[in-house]
Amino acid sequence: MRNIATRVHEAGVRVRPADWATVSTEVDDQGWSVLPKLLSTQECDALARRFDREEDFRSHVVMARHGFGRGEYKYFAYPLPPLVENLRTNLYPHLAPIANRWHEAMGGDARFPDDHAAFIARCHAAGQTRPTPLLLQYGEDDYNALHQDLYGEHVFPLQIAILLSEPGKDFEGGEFVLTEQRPRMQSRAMVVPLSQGDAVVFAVNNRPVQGKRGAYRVKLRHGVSKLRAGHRHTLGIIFHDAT
Ligand SMILES: O=C(O)CCC(=O)C(=O)O
Ligand SMILES: [Fe+2]
Repeated sequence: MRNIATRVHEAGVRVRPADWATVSTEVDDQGWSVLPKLLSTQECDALARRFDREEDFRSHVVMARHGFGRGEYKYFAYPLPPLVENLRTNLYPHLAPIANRWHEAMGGDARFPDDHAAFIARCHAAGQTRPTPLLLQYGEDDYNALHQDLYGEHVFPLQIAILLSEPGKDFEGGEFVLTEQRPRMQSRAMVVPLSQGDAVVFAVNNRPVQGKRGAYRVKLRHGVSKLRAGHRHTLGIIFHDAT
């Protein structure tokens, strides 16, 4: 367990000890990092149960209908549930310095404010007004095809997914995977080891890699391998809103 205290919040939400320096190093080195036990079992179970509360959501996507894989997801409506709102607001300031460093290294123009409300105001002014936090639900044989969550011109370059189910108990298979497409090289795959309540922080699209002659960009995609059995739920936290 990592050792920085970032305790918090109004609605009893704890962003548990997380070593943000380690997160920063790991996302620079490999494009992802795990925050162990960000949510308790009870918080995970309560969030997963929300999947059936139609009134909490603005839209429902049946993935097979769009060629996205097999399974379902739902985007929360505003106002977000307090736990989701707290996570989005309180994780963002730890990620904004990494996002700014990445944009600087990659020659990207955008810089990100310290405060999530200021970034969301920018999204909303550009017509990206629809909330993007989502709940995903998978059953046996379901999977999530490799994709990127880009919903408009304004893109915050890191996002978070929290596994709400317990591997080996609630489901088998269903691993969180990332691929990294490297210029003039073959792509590589990464499997992220997650337990219930763990969060993975990962690159939405491009990230910089330090080469011998300066930084170059690699492109990441994420997805979920096929479930062999059981049910799996995830909470996705994307920091930009959608058009
Ligand atoms: O279910 C997963 O682990 C993947 C979730 C996902 O694609 C997302 O949160 O954007
Ligand atoms: Fe996604």
